[in-house]
Amino acid sequence: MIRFDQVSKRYAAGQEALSQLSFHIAPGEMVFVTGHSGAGKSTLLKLLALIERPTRGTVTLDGQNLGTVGVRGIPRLRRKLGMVFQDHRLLLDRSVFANVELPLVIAGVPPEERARRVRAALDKVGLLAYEKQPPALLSTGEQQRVGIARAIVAKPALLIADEPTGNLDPQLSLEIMQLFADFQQVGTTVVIASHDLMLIKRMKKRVIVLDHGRLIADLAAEEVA
Ligand SMILES: Nc1ncnc2c1ncn2[C@@H]1O[C@H](COP(=O)(O)OP(=O)(O)OP(=O)(O)O)[C@@H](O)[C@H]1O
Repeated sequence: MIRFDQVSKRYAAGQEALSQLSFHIAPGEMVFVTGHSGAGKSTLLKLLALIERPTRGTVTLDGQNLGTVGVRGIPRLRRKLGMVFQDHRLLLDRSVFANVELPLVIAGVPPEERARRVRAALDKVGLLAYEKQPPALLSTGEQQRVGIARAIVAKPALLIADEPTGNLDPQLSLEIMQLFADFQQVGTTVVIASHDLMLIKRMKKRVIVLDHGRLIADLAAEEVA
């Protein structure tokens, strides 16, 4: 599903954020990417979403070398993946429904089909009753669930999340991670950047550890104690 082959990334104004990174993630895996602040976790996810490009090396997603995807190919590539952010990036003046619907509007899905899929996504995150509310009236955990519903509404093969529990207390964080695990259960590949080691240990999934842009450990789920 995902292959990094000798990938390095140097930002214009800075040192190397990723150095010669190589790993493979199979379809349907759930993987945590962890490491200190500035280790390169966000950069790794940004390369997958083509928000950034590598300086060297090759990133392959679903059999496609991302280096061959031009600007015009980016929207089609992004339809393969759902993204969840720490600050959820919801439109606060629109309803929960409208926020979740947005990727389908962009993809040109007809209104009836959109309504069906939005309600299915809200149901999966337990927020069906909130569809008419503006996100501002929801708790932080609920807002994060809206962000997850928006990420999965178009049924992406890959779900990537950057510190999705950064603002949540331990119990809510666990619930959100459980939700990601549920999506893995139905076949979605899930990659989550997180610095929360306690939480990562509880989830017992594969863990990739970065240190100053280098991969220093790659633990299989069974090795996570
Ligand atoms: N747009 C940018 N321009 C220049 N340098 C950047 C940029 N984005 C990230 N960096 C640098 O690249 C390195 C890796 O950053 P990155 O955000 O990927 O790390 P991270 O592990 O996600 O950190 P955090 O946990 O703090 O979010 C850091 O040294 C950071 O300062």
